[in-house]
Amino acid sequence: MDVHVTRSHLRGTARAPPSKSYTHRALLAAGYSGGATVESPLVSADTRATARAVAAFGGSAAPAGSERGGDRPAEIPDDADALAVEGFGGRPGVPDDVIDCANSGTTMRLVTAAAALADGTSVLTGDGSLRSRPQGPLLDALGELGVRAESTRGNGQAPLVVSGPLSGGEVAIPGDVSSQYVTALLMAGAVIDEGVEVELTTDLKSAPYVDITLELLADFGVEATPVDAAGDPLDGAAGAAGFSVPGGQTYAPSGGTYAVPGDFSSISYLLGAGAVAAEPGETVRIEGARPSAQGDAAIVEVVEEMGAPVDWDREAGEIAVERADLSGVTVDVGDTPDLLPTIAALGAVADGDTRIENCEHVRYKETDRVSAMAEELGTLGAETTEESDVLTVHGSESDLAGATVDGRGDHRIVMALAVAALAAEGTTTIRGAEHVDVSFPGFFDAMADLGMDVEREGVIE
Ligand SMILES: O=C(O)C1=C[C@@H](OP(=O)(O)O)[C@@H](O)[C@H](O)C1
Ligand SMILES: C=C(OP(=O)(O)O)C(=O)O
Repeated sequence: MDVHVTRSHLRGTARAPPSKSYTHRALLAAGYSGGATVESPLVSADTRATARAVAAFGGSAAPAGSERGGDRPAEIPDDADALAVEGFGGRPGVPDDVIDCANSGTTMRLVTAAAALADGTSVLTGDGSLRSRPQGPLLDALGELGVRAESTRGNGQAPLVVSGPLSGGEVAIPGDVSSQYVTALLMAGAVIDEGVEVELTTDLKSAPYVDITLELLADFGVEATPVDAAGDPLDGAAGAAGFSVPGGQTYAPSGGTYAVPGDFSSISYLLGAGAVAAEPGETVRIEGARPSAQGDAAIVEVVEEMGAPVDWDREAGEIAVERADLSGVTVDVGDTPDLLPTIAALGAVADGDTRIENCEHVRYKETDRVSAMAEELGTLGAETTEESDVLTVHGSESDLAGATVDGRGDHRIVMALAVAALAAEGTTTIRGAEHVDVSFPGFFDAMADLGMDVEREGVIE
């Protein structure tokens, strides 16, 4: 689907969608448990893939209060505000069919390690983007733990074939490709007798995502600990040399329910849009912004540092932002890879250089987001310099002019380009806009409600 965005002013209130990262983990953790209710889940293409995997292992996820009909779990409606998850009895069963992880890296990594617990063979695949992303380090780690875990093409990419069962022990893994490998090993390691000791062979990138895992595991009554090089416990994943998860644990959220917080990666587009295009004298307000372990809350500081007035009432979970003439900044995205597209778009609107450092791992996402943003912002008239782990955007608002840009089949590229389009002269056409369905299905509705001048082909506005 093409969308056409014309420079416009915004005002009013938007609600952040629930967190994709917490929803994936909560659905799988509930699958490991004897059953739990996941409140305010994100219902999106990616989290549906995780729900399908839970069903493939013998559990189910269906709207709370609905009847479960036949053998097949009910399709999850877009507006489900709570999901009742039936567990798969501690250990996943062997799936009847191939597990389709669609576009979701989180699903593929977390479900690969879960599949390794089953006493039989599971096959996982995904769309063309997911089948080009790296899985090798996780397959090697599972191999060290006694599992036959293979890429059918022998290139470390899906389709994957995993034959369990997994036995525990010590395993070494790099931390600079994806933190999701660590999350996967911790979630699976908790239920095997021996547990798992993970040793990192490089520094950990995207460390706050492991903090999200640790926070969620604690909420499900499961203990896992980051450790330093001497094996002493640390408070969080930053700077960890490894992780330790004792075996034989049981997943059970207190009171049988788990509530998902708002998503700060999604908030970054709303906040960025407000900073770029709020009507003079007006604010854009964002609800659902309570603090959690999400590293992407750093977007609040980035936008403030670029010069936009931001007021974050943490207790109320509300952020208000005003438009300003933005200035370039230097940001390290080692912990916050998903912010790169948003910061690059803001950098294109700002005056001066925005230097986005430590971004090599951002190339292993749904697309190579470093190149994608450099090229697509270039089409809108921004100059950029790309190095292997640094993207510099040489910003100047006056240079941006509407054009046809490609969302690259990547939800975050689409949403970031929509933010840039708010400041570009004339109209910008974004190709493949339907991909917002992966993490923020209501994105263009929320933007239209705020006043974005947006036309969606096939949608009556
Ligand atoms: O664990 C998670 O929920 C995620 C971890 C990050 O990936 P990497 O750890 O691969 O950088 C992030 O980019 C992704 O959107 C979600
Ligand atoms: C990279 C992302 O997710 P995943 O790794 O789950 O595909 C993302 O949402 O930006």
